[in-house]
Amino acid sequence: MFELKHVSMEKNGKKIIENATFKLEYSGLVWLKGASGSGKSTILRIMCALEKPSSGEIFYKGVSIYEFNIPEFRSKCIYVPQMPILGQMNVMDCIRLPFSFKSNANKIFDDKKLNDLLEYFELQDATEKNINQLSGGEKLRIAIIRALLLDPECLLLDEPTSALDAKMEQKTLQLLKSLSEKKLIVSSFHTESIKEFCTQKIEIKDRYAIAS
Ligand SMILES: Nc1ncnc2c1ncn2[C@@H]1O[C@H](COP(=O)(O)OP(=O)(O)OP(=O)(O)O)[C@@H](O)[C@H]1O
Repeated sequence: MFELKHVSMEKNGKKIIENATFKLEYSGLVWLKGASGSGKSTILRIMCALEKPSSGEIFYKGVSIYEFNIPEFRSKCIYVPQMPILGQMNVMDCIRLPFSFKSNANKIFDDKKLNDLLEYFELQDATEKNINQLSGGEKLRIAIIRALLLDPECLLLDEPTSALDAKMEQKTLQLLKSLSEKKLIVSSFHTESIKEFCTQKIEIKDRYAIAS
């Protein structure tokens, strides 16, 4: 589904990623591994066209991602950052907001799926609240729920379990594993528990991405 060819990234004269070249299938849970500051978020942001690499090419289903209409591309391929900025609105309005975007016009809001996900992530009470009344971990889970409701072809997640307790971490890994049977999920994780769930690993070491 994704192919990165000779992707390099330099910021303010500092080389961050060098010559990243790898292919990802149409489904699976890909563990983007690397030490803090190794360039995991940079790779994810490049893959969803939030950042343009200094050189190299990125293909999605064989087409350069820069040939897509960007909002439409980001509707197929959703990125959830580590600390999502969700604004200062009611939680339900926040969850429904992207369904009003033109690029998501073909997406139907599934109330049953929302209730199931809220229950799974133990957030049933959150819908009455304002975003600014949620903890970091709760905000992250709301952002993940919102992305899952949009049912993208590909999900790019930046440390989705970083703010979660051990029980919720396991539940999240299990859910991602099961969803990855039908869609591609590329995600950075610090927890080693991901080993038993992931189908592929891309490790960033000394600026180089090694696929295994
Ligand atoms: N504007 C910038 N100028 C120079 N270096 C930058 C700039 N932005 C980011 N970097 C550097 O790029 C490197 C990669 O950052 P990135 O956020 O992608 O790493 P990460 O692996 O996601 O880290 P973490 O696990 O801590 O979130 C870091 O060393 C960071 O200091």
